Parts: sequence; structure tokens; C-alpha cells
Amino acid sequence: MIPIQTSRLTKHYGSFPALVDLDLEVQPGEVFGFLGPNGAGKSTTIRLLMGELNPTAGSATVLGAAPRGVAHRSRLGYLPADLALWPAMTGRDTLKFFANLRGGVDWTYVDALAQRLDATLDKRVGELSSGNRQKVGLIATFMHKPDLLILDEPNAGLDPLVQHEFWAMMREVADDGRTVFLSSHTLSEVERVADRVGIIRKGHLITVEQVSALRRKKMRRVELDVDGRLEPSSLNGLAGVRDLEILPDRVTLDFDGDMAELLSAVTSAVTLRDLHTQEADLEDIFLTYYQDQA
Ligand SMILES: Nc1ncnc2c1ncn2[C@@H]1O[C@H](COP(=O)(O)OP(=O)(O)OP(=O)(O)O)[C@@H](O)[C@H]1O
Repeated sequence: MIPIQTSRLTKHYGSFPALVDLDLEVQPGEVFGFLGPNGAGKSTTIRLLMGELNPTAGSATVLGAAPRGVAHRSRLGYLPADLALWPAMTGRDTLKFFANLRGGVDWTYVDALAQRLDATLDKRVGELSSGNRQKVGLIATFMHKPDLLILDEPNAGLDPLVQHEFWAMMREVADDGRTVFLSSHTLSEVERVADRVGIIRKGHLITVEQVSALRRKKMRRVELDVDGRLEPSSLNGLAGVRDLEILPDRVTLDFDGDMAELLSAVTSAVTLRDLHTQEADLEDIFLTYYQDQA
């Protein structure tokens, strides 16, 4: 069964088109990253998939059923962007509440998740930091081993160590043949964990790519400190150079070619003293590769 399938799924808020003609298929056993800047339509899509919103046009099926169907809720794990928990309940009582709704869970697994995320379950949720509250939400989403996890910007507030553990948890779900749909506005997160990425902007799905393909498109801003002045001709024939600027003792460029070839071309012409590279952000990738579609 295809975990998520949408056909021309569209949502207008009044006359504002927040999502337009979304055609999407998410396969079993994959982590699918849904990537886009703020306001792109990610939460709108997720709320349509969860049946929290009705589409203006088009349709979606989630685990083979219409989003409003409640029968398959226990096979879903949903982490909304604006997770609201009961402040007076402890983390453990919160999890017990959700576990009862789902007909029970394996508490050894819950405790293992809590340990991995370094979660605090014995404090009242209202007394937790937002990151620690998010951990309770994550455990509630994973603990019943759902067939499909839908996570709306789940990384909010997690520190780097916990983030790594959380990425590993998502990979394990996929390795288990289950499915993760993850929204994010950071390329680096999605790229680490997802198999495929759908890029959405201004309500339109611009592309769906394998992460490996997206990585090949990844541009870097490169700054080289060199001795003397590089002759532009030294970089002739080198693919992937944009916005080259050559100053005395300094070369800057945007680059999506082979880094080994760039370094070899530079060092055979001048002495390299230092090197800085910075990943291009999502907006640069949009502008460079997807401008026409957008
Ligand atoms: N209830 C609403 N009424 C009117 N406009 C809305 C409503 N909800 C969202 N929008 C608008 O729809 C667009 C898409 O919003 P959405 O929350 O889906 O984006 P998003 O990709 O999840 O963004 P973010 O990363 O900031 O959460 C935005 O322009 C937003 O202002």
C-alpha cells in the first residue's frame, strides 16, 4: 500500500492559494523530506493529510484511506508543528494517555526511546523546556511503531546530540519497512536523513529528487587565500564555476563542481594558504536550479 498519495491536492485560504495541485507519492520504507522555506505550504499539506483541513480541490489518501478516516489512526504517528500537551501532566502520564488511546504500547520500547533522547518523563510537561517537551512529543509519535510517521518540523529545539539520535530513529523506521514524512526548512537536515526530497515553494511542488541527486547540485561558496594573483585561465575547463572574483591574494567563487579538481587547478598555479567553504542555502539552490519552474 502506498503510504501517502495526493492528486492535485489544493488548499486556498480565502482567495490565497497556500497549496496548488500537489501530486505526490511517498513509498513504503522511505524517509521522505518535504522541504521548503517558511510559508511554502508544508504545514498546510500535512494538515490536509491528517484531515485537519479540507481540501479546496483534489484528494489525498493516507495508508490507503481518506484522511478523515479514524480507523487507521493507530497506524499513524503525527507530530504537529505546534504541539500542545497538557501542562499539568508529567511526560510519563502524557505518554500513558496516548498509549491507552492506541490500545497499549511496549513500555520497554518507550523507555528505550526516552533514554536515547535523554528525555525527562517525571516532570510536569509545563515545566519542561521546549526542546524537552518536543522529546515527549517525539516519543508519543514513535512509541506505538506506526506504519507512517508524519512529522512537521520535528527538529525544533533539539540539541545536536539528540538530533543525531532522532535521525537514527527515523532511519530505523525506514529500515523496518515503515515510512517517515518529514517537513523541514533546512536542507542539511533533510539531506542527512531522507531518501527523497520534495521541494515546495509558494504552494507549488517544484521537484522531487533523490537526495543523492540533490547533493550533486549542492553549491558551495568558496574563498581561497593564495599568494599572488591567480590567472583566470588557470580555471579554464573546470566545470561548475560561477561568480568568480579574483583579487590579489584572494579568489572567491560559487562552485558545484569537483572540489579535488578545483584545488588541483589552484595549487598548480599559486600557493594556497587557506580555504573556506560554505554550503549554499536553500534559497540559492532554488535560484540556481529551479528558477524557471518556480
Ligand atoms: N489559517 C490560515 N489562514 C490564512 N492563511 C494561512 C492560514 N494558514 C496558513 N496560511 C498561509 O498559507 C501559507 C502556507 O502556510 P504553511 O503554514 O502551510 O507554510 P509552511 O511551509 O508550513 O511554513 P513554516 O515553515 O513557516 O511553518 C502561508 O503564506 C501562510 O501565511
